Amino acid sequence: MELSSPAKINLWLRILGRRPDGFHEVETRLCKIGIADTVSLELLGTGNSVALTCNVPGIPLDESNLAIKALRAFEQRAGKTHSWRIHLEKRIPSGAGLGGGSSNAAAILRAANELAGQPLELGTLLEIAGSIGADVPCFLLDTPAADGTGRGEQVTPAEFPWKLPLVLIKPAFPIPTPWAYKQWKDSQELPGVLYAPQICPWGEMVNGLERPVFEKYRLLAALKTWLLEQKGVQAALMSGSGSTMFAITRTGAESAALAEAAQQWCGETAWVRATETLV
Ligand SMILES: C[C@](O)(CO)[C@H](O)COP(=O)(O)OP(=O)(O)OC[C@H]1O[C@@H](n2ccc(N)nc2=O)[C@H](O)[C@@H]1O
Ligand SMILES: Nc1ncnc2c1ncn2[C@@H]1O[C@H](COP(=O)(O)OP(=O)(O)OP(=O)(O)O)[C@@H](O)[C@H]1O
Repeated sequence: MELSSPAKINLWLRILGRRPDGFHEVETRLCKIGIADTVSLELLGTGNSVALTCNVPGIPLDESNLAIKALRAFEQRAGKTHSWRIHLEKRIPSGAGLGGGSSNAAAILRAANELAGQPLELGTLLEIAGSIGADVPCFLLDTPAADGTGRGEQVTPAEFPWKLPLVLIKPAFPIPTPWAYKQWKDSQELPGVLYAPQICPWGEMVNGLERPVFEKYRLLAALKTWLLEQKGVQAALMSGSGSTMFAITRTGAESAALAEAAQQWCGETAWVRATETLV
């Protein structure tokens, strides 16, 4: 079975405070976008082996891969083990704040449940997804956008009729999510950088993790400032814990032109794509 595994951006990520369990209480809107991996899952038969292949280097192929974690968690709940083959055709960069690994995990949960004859209902799949990571459950909903609370794993479908032209820019460095959250409490805003919510027809765009991340990665702060000065840009924000910055333009032509200018500004080592939110 082959499934598309889309990336996400966070149109807002408000951090409300640290919880006793060490996670942070958040309010976030996650929107799927037109950049996706392809996840293939094949049921091989009896046994409990998982053969994982991937088209790009640098992605773990052992039990730490979120796709394998999802398969193990599914089988534990469904009460049966099999041998499987997984292939990940990656297009979503890692450490990007785009939820690539989380999206792959959700695709595996969907496919495994299908191939095993749908032993688990959506509520149970959502529970398993939440135990794998805060970003996993949103990809199990069929809506293009979802609102997350709690750790971000309590998701509800969100009305999102906008097909927004986007430019994604990921500099060559990744940012580990745990580090970004750990730095949040004691971090300070940089002078002259916009952190305040950007009021848009689709909501107030803001990301509480910009404060810790920009303190260390000044390039991202400069990139946000530069994006906000470009023609046609309606808003610019970091996605998730970064390192991807995204800008929303008014038209597809503006996002294509901005992608070219951004590649020039950041240099060849940056990953730059023009795409749009899914409707
Ligand atoms: C930054 C976002 O990606 C925005 O969508 C999410 O909040 C994080 O989602 P994720 O990458 O799936 O994160 P998880 O794998 O659940 O957690 C990774 C680590 O980030 C920190 N973490 C994550 C979510 C949260 N609400 N508070 C946290 O403090 C914890 O140290 C956790 O161990
Ligand atoms: N299937 C996978 N695809 C990509 N990375 C994976 C996968 N499984 C495990 N990983 C590891 O998990 C790390 C985080 O995964 P990924 O980068 O896809 O999440 P992310 O883009 O940081 O998402 P977010 O920051 O929004 O939570 C990667 O750096 C990689 O080492």
